[in-house]
Amino acid sequence: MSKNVYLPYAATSEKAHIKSMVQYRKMHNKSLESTEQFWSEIASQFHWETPYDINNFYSYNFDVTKGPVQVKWMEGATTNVCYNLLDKNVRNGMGDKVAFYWEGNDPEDYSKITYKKLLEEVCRFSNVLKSKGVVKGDRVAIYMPMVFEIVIAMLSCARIGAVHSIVFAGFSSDSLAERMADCKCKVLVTADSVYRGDKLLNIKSLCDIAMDKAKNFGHEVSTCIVVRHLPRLYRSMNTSNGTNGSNSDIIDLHSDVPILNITLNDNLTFSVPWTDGRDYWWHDEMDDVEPSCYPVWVSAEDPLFMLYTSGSTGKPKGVLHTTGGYLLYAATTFKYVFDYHPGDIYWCTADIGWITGHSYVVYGPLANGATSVIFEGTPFYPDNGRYWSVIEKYKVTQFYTAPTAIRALMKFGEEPVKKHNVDSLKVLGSVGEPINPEAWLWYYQNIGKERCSIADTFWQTETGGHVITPLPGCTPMKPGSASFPFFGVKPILLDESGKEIEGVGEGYLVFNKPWPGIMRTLFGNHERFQSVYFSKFPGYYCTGDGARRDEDGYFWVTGRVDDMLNVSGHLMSTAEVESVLTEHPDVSEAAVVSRPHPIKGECLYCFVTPNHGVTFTPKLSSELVKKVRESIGPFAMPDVIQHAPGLPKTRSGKIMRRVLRKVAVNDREVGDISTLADEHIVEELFKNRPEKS
Ligand SMILES: CC(=O)SCCNC(=O)CCNC(=O)[C@H](O)C(C)(C)COP(=O)(O)OP(=O)(O)OC[C@H]1O[C@@H](n2cnc3c(N)ncnc32)[C@H](O)[C@@H]1OP(=O)(O)O
Repeated sequence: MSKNVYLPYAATSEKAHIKSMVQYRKMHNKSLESTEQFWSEIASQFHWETPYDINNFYSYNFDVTKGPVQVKWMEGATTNVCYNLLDKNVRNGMGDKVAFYWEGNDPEDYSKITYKKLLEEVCRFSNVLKSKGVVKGDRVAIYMPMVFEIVIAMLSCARIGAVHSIVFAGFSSDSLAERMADCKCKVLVTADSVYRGDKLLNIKSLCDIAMDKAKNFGHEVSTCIVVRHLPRLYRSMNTSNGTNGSNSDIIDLHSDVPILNITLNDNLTFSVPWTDGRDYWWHDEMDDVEPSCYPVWVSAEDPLFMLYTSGSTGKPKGVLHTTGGYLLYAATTFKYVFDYHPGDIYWCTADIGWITGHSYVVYGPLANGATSVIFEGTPFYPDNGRYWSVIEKYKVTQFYTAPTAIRALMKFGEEPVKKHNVDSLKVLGSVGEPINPEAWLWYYQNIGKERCSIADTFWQTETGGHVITPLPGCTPMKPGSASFPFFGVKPILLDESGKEIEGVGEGYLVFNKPWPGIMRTLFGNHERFQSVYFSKFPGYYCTGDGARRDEDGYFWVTGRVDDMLNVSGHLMSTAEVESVLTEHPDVSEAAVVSRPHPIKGECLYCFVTPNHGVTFTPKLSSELVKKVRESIGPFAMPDVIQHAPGLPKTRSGKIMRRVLRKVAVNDREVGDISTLADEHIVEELFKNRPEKS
């Protein structure tokens, strides 16, 4: 074994589910060689209304040349995910156990909900959805902050067989509109507004704009259910900040939009745009319905949810996950990757709007009867020690966050950490991008006190759950390596010609066999599903990421091999940003590349060619930044807009992006540029670099 290896803490290993690499290898081999047996033993721990057939446990085709790509697990069996997460745990005596602690943006706001109460609320909301005409297979869009109601809405969909489509509340109204129109949701569930740090985000206003825009795309949302969140917050009741539109992210509404004023306290009101006959308050609807709702038994291969992810050609892709396989995979990865034991308090900081939040805030933890923390705020409010204070407050044992958050917190040194007792921690997780060794070490030493295992998890919206990850108490860790495959997963590296690379080497990261939680299709577009993921190398699912295998067999994910980039753990495509930039009437062409960023990991560096006769001005630059924020979302804000009198194109018209990446980092070693139509443009671009960038 090479140097720089960190062995798991002995006391953790002793109690871990997987105590050694020998045990891991044995189980991993079984998962690949006796797949049916391995997963059916896990499936038997869940309720199946119609049992699965062990002789027809799973089937698949990954080879486009042999017919349509398909993946099926336990086809013919029926179950209900919500029943397995809630009713089953309540029946097993866990009714009074806390399912979630809720920690608001303001430390004065906190709450908790038991399994029994969660079940009751889910049943009520299932009845509300039914009363609005939602039936099995219908899509329900959810655009919400991190509050209990987002979980309740998701599980209510699962209970009645509806398909939830959550849109991260950091996305713009354009993005929400596009996603709602694509999935043709019947209902949108949202909240009036939410504080993020100091800032008040007027979510309902944004939803109104999005519903209007969706109409332009040909889809009308018939019902919008709104959680009244603001009036229950400490901050709203005790300060004047953010109300009546002051200091808030208020969206300009047309003057004819009806407004509802909510009284917060004696002096303050908050305005919410309201359309009678379409908009309903959550609490009003919940008052009128029964607290019980019989679950709809659905097929193991019926859809559970869809979740949009960026596509490298611009239009987002509605990744579809189904019922049975996803349940098994979310439950099993959660148990082993976080080494979850009863009594633990688990906290994943990711927003539920991302796949991490689906699998590891909601489905995985509840399937294991776990107690978790849901956090509404940011790591920096009211101070930079907020994460550590939450860990101390709830005595968190497993903490799962993103490298970008770690890097942002490293900036403040150890002092904010030292003010809190984080000794309850046993396992640390990392998600969103490969963690850089410097951040890994800081996390390991200052947060984990050299006692905690770090699970540096590699996976994607498409994979449904972790696919390559260390296991706590088991895997000797190498900072920056996701290490070894999870059970049921066999990573393969391919060279450009599609040949499998054995032993040490680097190539395309692909898989030739499904695990239960892999996506099944792209909503409404199986053709695109096949062409995006299965056409480059027939017979393999192509992740779009590259990876290296070292001499000890560890996998190191090296990043995207396509035109995608990862900004603060949010995946986006250069094409979607370029298409927004070129929509500006003064822009003729745009090319976007990623540039390394010390905190965000990567940031957007945009080259823009104005139309003939248009001068590139700071005003144009700020208009473009604003346009990207408004079209995609604030997290996609470009760091640099550079004037490009021309773009470096080959004679066939292809933009040489590697040259642009060099310009972005001011590295003059541009390599061979002899195939460019006009080599002089490269020098022009270096000259035009904005001074401070
Ligand atoms: C496989 C997967 O699922 S990947 C999922 C894993 N990825 C993650 O968990 C993401 C990790 N990143 C983060 O949590 C954040 O970037 C943090 C906490 C580290 C930093 O947060 P911020 O300081 O707000 O910076 P960030 O770059 O994310 O946000 C930029 C803008 O988006 C807005 N934004 C971010 N999150 C949200 C949200 N949940 N709701 C509304 N707006 C949001 C911010 O308010 C900010 O707006 P501003 O420019 O007007 O101030």
